[in-house]
Amino acid sequence: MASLTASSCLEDYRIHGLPSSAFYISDFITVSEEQVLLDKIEAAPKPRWKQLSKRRLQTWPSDLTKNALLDTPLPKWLTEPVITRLHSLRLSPSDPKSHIFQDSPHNGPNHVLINEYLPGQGIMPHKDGAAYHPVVCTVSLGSSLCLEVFGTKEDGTIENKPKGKILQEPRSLLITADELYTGYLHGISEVEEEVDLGPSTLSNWELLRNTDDIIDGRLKRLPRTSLTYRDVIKVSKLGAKFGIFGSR
Ligand SMILES: O=C(O)CCC(=O)C(=O)O
Ligand SMILES: [Fe+2]
Repeated sequence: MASLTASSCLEDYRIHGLPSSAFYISDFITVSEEQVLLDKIEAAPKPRWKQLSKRRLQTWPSDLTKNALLDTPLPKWLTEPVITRLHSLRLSPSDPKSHIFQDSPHNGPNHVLINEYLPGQGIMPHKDGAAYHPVVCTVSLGSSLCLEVFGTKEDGTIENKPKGKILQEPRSLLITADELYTGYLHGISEVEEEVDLGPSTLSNWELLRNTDDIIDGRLKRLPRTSLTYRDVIKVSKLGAKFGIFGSR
């Protein structure tokens, strides 16, 4: 059981066998909600896209400046239904008010990165850093791909072999938090096809919606878009601090 029900709590979706904490919900949004999000992303004005060599991205409501966010609300299409649903997802079965952002400075995400990966594109292993509260909620659209988690060696370099591999299906939610956020790196390899997928290699195998399309451990990639929701710790009111109205 990996879809969302009224009585479910986050603990039902924990990915075991990874450093704490990771949760995976395969059916977090519906097919029509996925389509609305894809349409909104597509309809964004061209300059919204930043083209990188290995992917393109949109940043909402805006880029960070010196690790701070200008105090601007997210558009409604990014808050509904995702943030409302994140807030309704209880952390503990006994506390109906508990939720994954309960200890974050703004009690919810205020920033969304939208990344689009074509087959063969990815993102190098990295940490998301100290600008954000250590909770990331990733909603996936379009197609499946794997996020790999890496530890570091004694000398500070990245381990060659991933600690774990999470397959993110379209319409799924992946939450990474705590030590997994602060102490480990994550990345997406630049491949056209996922290989070696199975119960022993995928940390979230038991939580997947559908494994029928995985043939001989292989799954071809199609274009995949992700929305990563985070709470930027430092928020600045518009004004002199950034000199956007000219220096005085
Ligand atoms: O697309 C993803 O699932 C991961 C994106 C990511 O790691 C990031 O934007 O920092
Ligand atoms: Fe990241």
